[in-house]
Amino acid sequence: MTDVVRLESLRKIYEGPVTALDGVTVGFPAGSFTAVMGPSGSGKSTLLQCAAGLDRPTAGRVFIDGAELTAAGDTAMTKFRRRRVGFVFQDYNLLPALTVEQNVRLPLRLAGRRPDPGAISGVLTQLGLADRRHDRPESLSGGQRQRVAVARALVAEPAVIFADEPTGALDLRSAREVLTLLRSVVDDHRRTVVMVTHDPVAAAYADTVVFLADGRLAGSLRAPTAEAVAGRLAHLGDLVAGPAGAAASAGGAA
Ligand SMILES: Nc1ncnc2c1ncn2[C@@H]1O[C@H](COP(=O)(O)OP(=O)(O)OP(=O)(O)O)[C@@H](O)[C@H]1O
Repeated sequence: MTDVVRLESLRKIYEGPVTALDGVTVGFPAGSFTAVMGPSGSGKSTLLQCAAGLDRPTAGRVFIDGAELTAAGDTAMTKFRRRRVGFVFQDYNLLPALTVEQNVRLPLRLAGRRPDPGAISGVLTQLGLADRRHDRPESLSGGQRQRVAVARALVAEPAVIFADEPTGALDLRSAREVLTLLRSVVDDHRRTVVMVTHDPVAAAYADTVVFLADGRLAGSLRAPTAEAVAGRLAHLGDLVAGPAGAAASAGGAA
């Protein structure tokens, strides 16, 4: 299977210095749902930020849809991101002054694309938001706000959607709804989703879990169950010591 996102020998060193990513090589196959897990400080958010072009790695390369994101200058990187990448954040990142529909339309406007009203209506209807389209985010529940964020990520038809703790601020029921929605983004909309999460139950919605420890890959788990994920997390310290941490593919084929 083709990798939509490919990270090669990714390193990120922050001032301090702090080595947040220490040579990560991993691919995320087209049409897959991958969860990225690991202890606090293991580099999950850094990986997502570098993979998405929100931050630059210190060394290594990022490819999205076969194009090297890391080779682009800042302006080209922003353009690239707007065309090819969708985001869902823990705190929704919706603009409070805009309606639901205007929020969903925003990525297309920023990318200079003429929004297709039919496509926007279609996504809003599919996500159960049609009757809220003229409301502002403040009048919505957390689960509904996250659905708006997923609609916004989908509407530009990105190559990949990155989600950083998308259920972190939600109650159990809303979290389940949002995870089911991300699952259907992959199964029904044929998109690729990469999600950082702390929650083994959330990770069990993914096809594969990739584990990070101390900025290195510490193995992966296919067809994860919450119990298996929790078990692996508990033993991450042992796993990272071996050469297995050097490279992996979320699809199993490096
Ligand atoms: N802007 C920054 N400047 C300096 N150090 C940073 C910066 N951002 C992250 N770090 C450090 O890099 C390491 C990895 O951080 P990162 O946020 O990627 O981990 P994480 O696995 O997402 O953690 P958490 O689960 O707590 O969100 C940590 O040691 C963190 O303190």
